[in-house]
Parts: sequence; structure tokens; C-alpha cells
Amino acid sequence: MSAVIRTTSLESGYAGVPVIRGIDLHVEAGEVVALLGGNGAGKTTTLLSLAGVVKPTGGSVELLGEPIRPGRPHLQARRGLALVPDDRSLFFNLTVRDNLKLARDRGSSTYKELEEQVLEYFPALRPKLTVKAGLLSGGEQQMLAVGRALVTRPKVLMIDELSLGLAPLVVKDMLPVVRRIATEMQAAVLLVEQHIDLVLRHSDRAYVLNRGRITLEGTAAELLDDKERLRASYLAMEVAS
Ligand SMILES: Nc1ncnc2c1ncn2[C@@H]1O[C@H](COP(=O)(O)OP(=O)(O)OP(=O)(O)O)[C@@H](O)[C@H]1O
Repeated sequence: MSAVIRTTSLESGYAGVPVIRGIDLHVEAGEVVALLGGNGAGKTTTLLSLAGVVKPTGGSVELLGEPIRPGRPHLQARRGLALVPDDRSLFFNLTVRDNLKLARDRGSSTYKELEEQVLEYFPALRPKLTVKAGLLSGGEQQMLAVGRALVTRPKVLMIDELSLGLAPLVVKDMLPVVRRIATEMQAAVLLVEQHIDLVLRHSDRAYVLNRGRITLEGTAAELLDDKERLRASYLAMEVAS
């Protein structure tokens, strides 16, 4: 099966300072892949490089077999790449419905169909459609942020820190929904997440980043079975620094 998104020797940084190096990763259609690592490991930088927001300084990113055009994130979005950033980027003064409408793909589907699909995944948003996004709970805001990505009918869905500011129970409820999205929409899902055990239980594979490099990769089952190795791949950063 060919990857929906693939990086080869990807390297990126800020103002000439390298942050990630030699990143080889890929995600297939229908797969959920976790990107793990401690603070400052380069997870967000990796997602931003995949989305074309941060311009790579080396290597390549291919979306559906075609290279992405760095610095042109709107082009990647049109080609089916959706990023839910860690700040969620909602319009707090607009209603839930207007947030969804603004994000939609203006292709073949009518807005109503797209909205129904989002509500199927996140029924808690149904009674909130006319409520301003700023008045939603943290969990509802995260559902809306993912919903905004869904109305673009993404081929690649990347979520940065799904759990940021959310109660573990909310995250526990959302991860199976993300799994369903991958399976049912055949989207390639890449998740940055701090709740390691939880995310691995809902992922197919994972990569661990340590100081900008992939230090461990494997199936979620392998990583869950070898917690010591997983822990070591995290701790190496703190021990070495
Ligand atoms: N806009 C920026 N300009 C300069 N340096 C940056 C910028 N964004 C991130 N960095 C640096 O790049 C490194 C990696 O940051 P990044 O946010 O990618 O890590 P992360 O793994 O997502 O961490 P966290 O879990 O803390 O968000 C850090 O040292 C960070 O300080």
C-alpha cells in the first residue's frame, strides 16, 4: 500500500537552527499513527513542516506521491491535508455552525451533508450549533476543531495535542472517534499526544521523537509491550541534556 503522506530525510528548523533531522515517516490511508516525544522534541515542527507552514531545510515531503510546496499551506489544504493546531484556531465570536461553514470544502457536497457527518462523529455539538465557539467547553472546542478539519474531507488529518487542556475522560472519548474517522473516511491520521498509553491503544503505529530525531518506531502493540524501551527513548533526552 502506498503512503498518503511520506517524509524522506526531512529536516526543518527556525532561523537557520535545525530542530528536526533525518525524519523518515509515513502514514497510510485508514491508519492512525502517533507521534510521541517529550517537550521540545520537535513534534509540532514536524507537523508544521508536513503542512507546508514551516519550510523544510532538507529532505522531502510527499502528499499522495507528489512533493508538497513549502510555504504554501493553503495549497496542501486544497490537496487534502488538514492540520488541527494545538491552539485549535477557532473563531470564538462565531457560532459552531459558522465555524464549520467557513472551513468547508466548496466541492460537490452541500454544507448540510458535511455538517451531518461532523454531528455523526460529535453528537455533543448538535445542541450547540448556534452557540458561539468561545462559549463551548474545552472538549467541545476540540470536537469543533476536528469537525472543521472534517468538513474539508481530509486525506491526511494531523492533530497536534488532542488532549491539551482536556480532562483525560474527554480524551478517552475522543480517541475512538478519531479511530473511526480514519477507518470510515480512509484518512491517514497523524496524532501528537501526551497520553502515551491511551493514544497507543487507539493507534496502529507510532514514532518517538527525541531531540529532533526518530529514536524509536514500531507498531502500537510492540511499543505497549516494551514499555522500558519506550521510556528509555523518552528519558534519553533528559539524561543527555
Ligand atoms: N517559531 C519558533 N522559532 C524558534 N524556535 C522554535 C519555534 N517553534 C519551536 N521552536 C523550538 O523548536 C524546538 C522544538 O519545538 P516543537 O514545538 O516542535 O516541539 P514539541 O515536541 O512540539 O514540543 P511541545 O510538546 O513542548 O510542544 C524547541 O526547542 C522550540 O523552542
